[in-house]
Amino acid sequence: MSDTPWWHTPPPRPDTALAARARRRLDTLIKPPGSLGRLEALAATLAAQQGRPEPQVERVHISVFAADHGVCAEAISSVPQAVTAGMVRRFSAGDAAIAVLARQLGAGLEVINLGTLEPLPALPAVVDARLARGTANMRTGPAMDRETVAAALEEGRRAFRRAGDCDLFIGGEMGIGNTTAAAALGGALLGLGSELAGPGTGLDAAGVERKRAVIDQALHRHGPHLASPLEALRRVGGLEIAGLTGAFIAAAQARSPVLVDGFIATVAALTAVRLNPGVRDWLHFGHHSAEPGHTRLLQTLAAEGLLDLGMRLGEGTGAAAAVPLLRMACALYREMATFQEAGFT
Ligand SMILES: O=C(O)c1ccc[n+]([C@@H]2O[C@H](COP(=O)([O-])O)[C@@H](O)[C@H]2O)c1
Ligand SMILES: Cc1cc2nc[nH]c2cc1C
Repeated sequence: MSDTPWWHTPPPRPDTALAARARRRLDTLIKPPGSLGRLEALAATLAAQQGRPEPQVERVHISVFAADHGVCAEAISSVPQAVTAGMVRRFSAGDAAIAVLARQLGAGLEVINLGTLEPLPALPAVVDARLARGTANMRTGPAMDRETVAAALEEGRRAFRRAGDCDLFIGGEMGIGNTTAAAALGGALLGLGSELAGPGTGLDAAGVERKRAVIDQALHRHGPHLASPLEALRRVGGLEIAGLTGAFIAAAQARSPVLVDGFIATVAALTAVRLNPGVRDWLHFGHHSAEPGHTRLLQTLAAEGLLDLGMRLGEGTGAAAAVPLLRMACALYREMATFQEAGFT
């Protein structure tokens, strides 16, 4: 048995020969070369990732990871912590934003409760995987112990496996206080201080200053330990961020394209890439969130969000909103005529 944890196993590379073939075909279709812009690259990348000459994004699965944050004791969010569990109930009831979008897309939706403060009763489409009553307060100690962060990564892998044989995996999150955890973790991974902090759900300027001070204190407290991405995730991250990280790595290892959502999901994606660099080849980014720190994260990952709609909800909604673009890219690729078929000379 190997001692190397599963999350370090490199994913396969996308099939570059299929991407080259797709790019050649795109140039034969009845349009000036390159005129469908990024939709062309999307189709070619999806073909390479799916290992299919004809890419498709019919079967979409959305896993929403939910958990609470001990750092809420520092008054770093504009909304009460009880909203996390309240939203898990709404995801299950089917009237939260991501549930509406999932229905529009015909996508599967599962919620993984990794650690709401209070337990919830059994609910449809919710997996009870509570590992703790939220994280501990990162300002005064590590957010998680070693067993818990490993278990949260594993719950992410299990969630991806339950998604089954989908064409595209989306990971969403729900956790009051998690823009503080994400800004701290992103800051640790980028060797920054609290620069990634922003208003989150709706802090005013004084609130953002308070949030920055808490993040700076946490980063200072955990100091050199943060050089390891796993330790950074454990000390200043969150249960749902670790779940997303595990799911993204497992998806890449299983050759599944991933559509990343906003600020928090992108920090999880960056954590996944730092733990396992080959994961980057499997990621698409659905949108550019209005949370200001998202810009820096996307730049670091050499990524561009497909949409820029001023969204900042989380839950996976920014990724879900971009699915129709991926579907259109695939349909154009599959269904457009070539110059030859159209009889153009
Ligand atoms: O995805 C984003 O870009 C995003 C930006 C700001 C806030 N959120 C959501 O808002 C919640 C966290 O906000 P906060 O202010 O409590 O840290 C959490 O449930 C996230 O899903 C999400
Ligand atoms: C109502 C509400 C829904 C959310 N979904 C994700 N973060 C959220 C924050 C609030 C406050």
